[in-house]
Amino acid sequence: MPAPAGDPQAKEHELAAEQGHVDRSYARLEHMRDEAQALLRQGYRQAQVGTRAALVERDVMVYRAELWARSLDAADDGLVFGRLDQLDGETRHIGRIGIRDEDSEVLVVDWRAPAAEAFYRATPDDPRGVVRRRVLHCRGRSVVDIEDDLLDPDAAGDMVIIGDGAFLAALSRTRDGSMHDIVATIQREQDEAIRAPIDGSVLVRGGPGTGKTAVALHRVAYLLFQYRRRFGSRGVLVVGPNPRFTAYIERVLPSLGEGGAVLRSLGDLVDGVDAAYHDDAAAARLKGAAMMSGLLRRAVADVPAGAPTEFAVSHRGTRIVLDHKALRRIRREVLAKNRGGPNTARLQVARQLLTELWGRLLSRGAGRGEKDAFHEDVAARDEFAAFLRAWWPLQRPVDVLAGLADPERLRRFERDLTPEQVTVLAGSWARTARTGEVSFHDVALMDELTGLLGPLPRKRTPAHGSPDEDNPYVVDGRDIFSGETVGRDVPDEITEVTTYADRMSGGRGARRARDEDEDEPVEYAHIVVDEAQDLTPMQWRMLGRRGRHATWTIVEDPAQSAWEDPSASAEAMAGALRERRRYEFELTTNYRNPVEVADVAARVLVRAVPGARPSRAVRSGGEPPTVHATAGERAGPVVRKLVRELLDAVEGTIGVVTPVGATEDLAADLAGLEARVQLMDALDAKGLEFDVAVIVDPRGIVEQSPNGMRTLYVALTRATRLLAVVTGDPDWTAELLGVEPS
Ligand SMILES: Nc1ncnc2c1ncn2[C@@H]1O[C@H](COP(=O)(O)OP(=O)(O)OP(=O)(O)O)[C@@H](O)[C@H]1O
Repeated sequence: MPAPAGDPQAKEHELAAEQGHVDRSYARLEHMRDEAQALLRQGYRQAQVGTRAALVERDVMVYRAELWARSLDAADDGLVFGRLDQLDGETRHIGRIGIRDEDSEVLVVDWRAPAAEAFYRATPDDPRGVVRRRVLHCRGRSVVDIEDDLLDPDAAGDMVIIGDGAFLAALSRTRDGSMHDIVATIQREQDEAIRAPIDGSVLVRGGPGTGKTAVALHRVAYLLFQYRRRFGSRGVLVVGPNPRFTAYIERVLPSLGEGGAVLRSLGDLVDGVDAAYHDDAAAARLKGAAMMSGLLRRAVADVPAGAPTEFAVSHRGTRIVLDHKALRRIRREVLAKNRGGPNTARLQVARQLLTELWGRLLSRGAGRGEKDAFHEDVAARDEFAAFLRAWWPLQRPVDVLAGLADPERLRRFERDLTPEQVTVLAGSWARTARTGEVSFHDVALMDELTGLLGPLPRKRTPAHGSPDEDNPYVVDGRDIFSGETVGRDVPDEITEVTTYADRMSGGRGARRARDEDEDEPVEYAHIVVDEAQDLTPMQWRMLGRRGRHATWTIVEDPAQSAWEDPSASAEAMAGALRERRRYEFELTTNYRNPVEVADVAARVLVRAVPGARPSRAVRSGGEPPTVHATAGERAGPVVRKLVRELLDAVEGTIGVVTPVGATEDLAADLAGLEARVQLMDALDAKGLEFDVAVIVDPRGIVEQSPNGMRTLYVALTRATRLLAVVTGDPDWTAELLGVEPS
């Protein structure tokens, strides 16, 4: 029979034994650290040899040593967190990294290794040879508590069982505004998704708080551990909905010893493009739609806004005119032959124009036999240069968007747009034309346009006496007529190395060799998409360009989607993922919300998505949600008073969530309160969690868009402890939530 739980002496004894093992493991960790530092020093010494090969070798060595040193540092916190006692009498300790003693005996098994799998998968129904599973709670390097699960009572003999076998202690931790790793308490259904095969894409679905984000991040750590050669060098990209979310999750991978993955939000995925503002729902819907790719393609192929419609030259008294029809034809012909986009076609354009002019001269009976002289003469004229610049300007993506502020052009490029839609889009891009600012949803369009337009000529250092960079005849450093190089490239010198390590610390991770084209999007070996239900078709296309050979991990909750037409996004997702095999997983347990909060959210869920099934909440001990009426007042003072009371009553974070666009109304009311109070709108609350969530104006959230009920559902599912609602419409709120005003 197992020894009874709660025997203090037995517990002391077990704690002491575990402490002994943990101490030995830390001693070995220190030893490994010394080794990593020695390797680093050796790597740097390599540089003194001075040859290119030695520098490259040093680069690789330093990179590896740094990676190793960092993962050892990350492992320091909670190095050992578990133990398995097996049927065969063997014991195994599980921890953040693998550790061996001086005789190469295993002290700690890395949590990602196959030998650790049973720690996450064993259950009383399927004990997998495990008799007792133990979770160690450490503070610093001291073991402070133990929680045991008895999985195979028949085999337990006189084994001591400590604690309630619960992992809920981990859940009741106070929130500090960042996500934490869950290595010690990953649950079986989560583990199955984390360790899913790599020969395809993994799709994880589940309700709020079921651990989708946690699973996605732990999968990254797992992949980088098991398949470092495949994923380590070519990079892993993790994409989240907004910068706030990215900041929230950015601690998890480093805490797992993985600093190499790149974390980006959808708004800053494209280098050099920063979204300055959010579109309203109508503009967002249009800019995200798949039809936008055709519209942009046609815009790029068309005459740029404001371009001249004819070109005339005189040659020895004969005037030749290319009218708009001829110019259109020339444009079509150049584009039909061109592969790299209009920005790469200036040379052909100039040649084609000159050929056309010469042909017309001939047909007028003039200019026989002087073709080269004619070309040189015309090409040297300022009017020709000015025409070329105006009619075939080198365009940046933002120039094309600004050109779409013209409703007439918009209608031409997409005939299916309604007059209202034209007004919405033209109005939005008028802002771009005026200020140069682009929106969150413009980012995917800018990325699409970069591919369509082709690269702008690279900046070159002008050689002495060469024409300046603005010279339209100098394209890509070459005179388009003579073919001569007129600038000089940045010399191909040996650059100071540690590029791998630099790239790693700069968070870029992915491959882009020096010689590769910098206008091409960086490609990744694995892409993780969180909150994937919110991606538009255009955003999927943007990601698809970064993962043409990638495998994917996609996590989503369709019930939290902000879009009305999920089928278009599903189609775009299929396009990005290509024909790869898919492994699908469903997570069913809600680890975030106490039952009381989950019940209220479930009432909204059935309205938002009829027939949807809520996940099972496992946390108890929450308090019933409260509803606070504003009674005709502005919400601000009511929210401030409530938040001040909450600050006194609860530890941890307080998230105040408003309808989109309404945060400014409350900013002044919440000014000066502690930093653990965070104010955001319902869209920015995606993926985050707080000890207390204060939802302001639920009706406003619902009425803001056709999918407002889902947005409210998202907002209501952020709390790990307490939910409070501030409303100007208490009857409506009470009826919806089933909670009477306080
Ligand atoms: N196995 C686990 N052990 C301990 N905590 C867990 C476990 N799984 C999830 N959690 C915790 O539950 C909370 C919710 O997890 P997470 O944010 O990953 O959920 P989600 O499914 O992504 O939610 P949402 O859809 O709202 O973004 C987090 O605090 C996470 O640490």
